[in-house]
Amino acid sequence: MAANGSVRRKTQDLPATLKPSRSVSHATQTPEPSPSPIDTMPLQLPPSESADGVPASKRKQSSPMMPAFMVSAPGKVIVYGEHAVVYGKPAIAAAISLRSYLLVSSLSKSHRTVTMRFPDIQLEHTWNIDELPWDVFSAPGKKKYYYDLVTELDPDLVIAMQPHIDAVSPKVPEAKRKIHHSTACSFLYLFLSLASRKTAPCVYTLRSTIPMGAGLGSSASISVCISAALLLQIRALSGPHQDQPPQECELQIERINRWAFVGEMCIHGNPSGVDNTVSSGGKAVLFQRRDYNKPPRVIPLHSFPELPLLLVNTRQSRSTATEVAKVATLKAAHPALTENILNAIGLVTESAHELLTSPGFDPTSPVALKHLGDLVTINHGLLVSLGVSHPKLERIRELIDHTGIGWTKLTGAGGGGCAITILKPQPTTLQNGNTNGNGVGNHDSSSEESDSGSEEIDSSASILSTRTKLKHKILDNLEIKLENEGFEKFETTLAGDGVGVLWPAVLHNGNEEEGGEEIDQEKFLRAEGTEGIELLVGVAGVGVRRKIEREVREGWKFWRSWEGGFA
Ligand SMILES: Nc1ncnc2c1ncn2[C@@H]1O[C@H](COP(=O)(O)OP(=O)(O)O)[C@@H](O)[C@H]1O
Ligand SMILES: C[C@@](O)(CCOP(=O)(O)O)CC(=O)O
Repeated sequence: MAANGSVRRKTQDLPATLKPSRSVSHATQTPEPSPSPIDTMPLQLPPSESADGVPASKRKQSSPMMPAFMVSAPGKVIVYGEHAVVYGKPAIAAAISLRSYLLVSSLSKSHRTVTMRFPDIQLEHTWNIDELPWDVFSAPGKKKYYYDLVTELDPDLVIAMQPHIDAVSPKVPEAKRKIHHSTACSFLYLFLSLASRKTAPCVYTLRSTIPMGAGLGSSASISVCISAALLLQIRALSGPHQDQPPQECELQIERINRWAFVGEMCIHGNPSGVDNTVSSGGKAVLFQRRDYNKPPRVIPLHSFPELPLLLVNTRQSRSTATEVAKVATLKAAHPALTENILNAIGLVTESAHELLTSPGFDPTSPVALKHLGDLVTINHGLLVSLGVSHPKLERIRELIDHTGIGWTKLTGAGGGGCAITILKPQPTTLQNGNTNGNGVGNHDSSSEESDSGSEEIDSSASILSTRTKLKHKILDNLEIKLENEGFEKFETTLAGDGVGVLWPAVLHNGNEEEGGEEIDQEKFLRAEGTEGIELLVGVAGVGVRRKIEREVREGWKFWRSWEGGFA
């Protein structure tokens, strides 16, 4: 390793798992890892590496199994249809660009340990691989393979795993221990199901930019990361690669998704499956569950536009169960009325779906965007009628409405959690959030222009750039106001990529010949906040001051079924 921390080596070949040639068959055995070029490639862990508790200086030097690699998966928002979806109406959920990142670092063969390092929740635990209950997990009738569909947790396997979960964070307070145990359960159930006792010793380090417990699918995103990482390690995935046909790509995503659902069951008990589906595949889906005894209808919405999205977290904790119960109580008291509101929400989703799937749909058309935006506003009003908003959500909506920058609604269960705003191409109010005292933003002629979508015919570059600057100024002012009131603002993108891989975990900053910068555990752990993590893992804005405009992820590869399979 060079003194500056960068590794001087040529780009490594993708491992067998990422190469197009290998086709994965539905064999009856989970294949044991076979030697590949990367297995013999020496990759020294940084001297500071000490997750297994052995001082680096005392450790026997031997070659680790494979270079460190990263996987990443997004969070999600419900764009239309929450609550009504509980009553059999359709909902639309989309991926967001806030993501979890999992770094997988192999240890040398002399180690017999597997370590979870999940600093976001102050969780770190190391198991001895040889002490884990492999016999129970691989017993006849119990063994599950990477291609299996697992729809419930096996109680015998859960019991066998329990002592190893109980050993996690025994001394931390009860509430925190519960969180540690559900995360550990998700990891260990997948590890024991997919890996084997011959698995290479590894450290799994996870950082997430998704706020936890705010309805943004943070748990699904970590389950997708764990599932993808393990499937890659056991060579049960091919791709993403350039020539991958869409069907093969879909198969890979489905394989990851199925096991992520198992991880979700460990955390949530009875998850709907929408969060892991969106997190695995990315973009957006229409989701409907008419009969709870049957699998839900999930239709990918490949035409959903990648829109800039403002996401504001009330930081007000809420319980999905409580909010769902509120609607049930309302429905019992006012059956016809509530049914009509739920039907109206269903119509909102259907209207969006119709537009998104209409033959001439143009995602860049301001008219189409206004249609989608109006539906956001209507949807929020209906959710308010159901009683699932919260004064903090209303305050956020009020602050944002005053600026005229977009269409806002609560997302998810409500009662706290987050609000989302689909941004207009240009703000309709040019007062930087000033209002006329009636709670209505001041409008001028340009606001009318923008509302009708006529900025398209405004070809003056200088005017456009003035407007863009203005938009940034409005967003900056808004950020200050939101922060002053204790809210947390994220600028993100709607309907982006699903699960992705950075193999090896090395960034080249555009220069393939000059080696690259290795993302090691210490750097990953030291990265500060969302910005620090994104900077480290190669997320960058393209030629604009605010990254909200467009993002690139250098070196990352994604399974994209909507674009012929690869990106
Ligand atoms: N960054 C993270 N690190 C470790 N565990 C996480 C992380 N993010 C989420 N989790 C797990 O997921 C749970 C959050 O799930 P939940 O409350 O349903 O929120 P969400 O709606 O964001 O999925 C946490 O209790 C924890 O078990
Ligand atoms: C209110 C509801 O429609 C969505 C809840 O979403 P979340 O828990 O906030 O991600 C409930 C559900 O669909 O199970």
